[in-house]
Amino acid sequence: MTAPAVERPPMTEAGEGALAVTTAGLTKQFRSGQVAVDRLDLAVPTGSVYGFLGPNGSGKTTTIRMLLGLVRPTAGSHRLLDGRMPEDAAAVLPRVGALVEGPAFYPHLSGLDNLRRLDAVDGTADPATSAERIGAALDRVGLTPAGKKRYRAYSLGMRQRLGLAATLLRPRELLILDEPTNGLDPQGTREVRTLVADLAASGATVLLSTHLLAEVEQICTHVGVVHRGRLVAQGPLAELRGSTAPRVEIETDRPADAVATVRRLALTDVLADGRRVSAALGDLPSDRVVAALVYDGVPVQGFRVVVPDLEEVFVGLTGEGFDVSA
Ligand SMILES: Nc1ncnc2c1ncn2[C@@H]1O[C@H](COP(=O)(O)OP(=O)(O)OP(=O)(O)O)[C@@H](O)[C@H]1O
Repeated sequence: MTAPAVERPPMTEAGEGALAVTTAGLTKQFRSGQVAVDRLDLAVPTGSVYGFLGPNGSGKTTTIRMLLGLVRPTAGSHRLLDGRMPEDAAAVLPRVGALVEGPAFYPHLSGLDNLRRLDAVDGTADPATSAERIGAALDRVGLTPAGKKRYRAYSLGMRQRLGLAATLLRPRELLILDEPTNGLDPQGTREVRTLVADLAASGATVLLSTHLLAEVEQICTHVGVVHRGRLVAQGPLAELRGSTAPRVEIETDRPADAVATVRRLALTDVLADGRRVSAALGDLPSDRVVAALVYDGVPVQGFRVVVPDLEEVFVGLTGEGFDVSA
């Protein structure tokens, strides 16, 4: 997939701490009474690739549809780029590319002709530059060789890439993508992930929803974890990884004495459960803990150092497993 330099759109809000998307108390209660999105406070930093991660049914699509003004929130407010929504939608939305349940493409038309049609009906697009922009968008997603093929002959990955090409008919500062790799085979998934990384590298902020932790780990700089409509964690991925600090687990028939020893060593987050005592190791080498237990005469039947992975952290936050397939 080629990624020619694309004119970088001017950033209207730049610098440290700038946010491309913010929501405050964003809520959607459907007529059925179901609260699909519950007082969501998102903060998507400008320039980030933000993974909006949650199991199926957790409210991701509803949130994205509210962000784009396709669903009316029950409560709360949100901003895209430098504008308030929906008040500033006319000024802001042309700078936002969105992929939500795929645009309606005509199966009997080629990819190229589908893009021509979409560009022609966009009243804000300049017809004089149409051919050039369509060519660049197709090239950007690696579909130039298949541009003249009919849409119905496209693989799922090609269809998704054409959807992305449609969002790239003009420079975008922000891309909002709902499960962009859903239903794709491994090759299509790789293609779309590479493209997302390319787009981010050229300066766009990307907000993408996914139920795949591996996707977040591969391409995102930030993550927001949503569970039953509520945001349970948000921040730079590196920071969340920081919460995967190693712990010691000690098995002993004198747990109270083991607790006293690890406290003496100033270990934190000490937990005792029956014969099992665990604590965050911090920077202390684990052999110091072993030596201290021996010194204190604590009988040790089992000792191990455990490093939880990101999935365990998220399962701890949501009480639910994530689909970890890549
Ligand atoms: N129009 C609607 N009317 C009533 N309930 C709805 C409507 N749309 C979505 N819901 C419900 O709201 C909840 C959140 O759905 P949503 O599609 O936003 O979740 P999601 O995280 O995107 O899940 P998925 O990945 O499966 O699409 C679900 O329980 C869903 O059944």
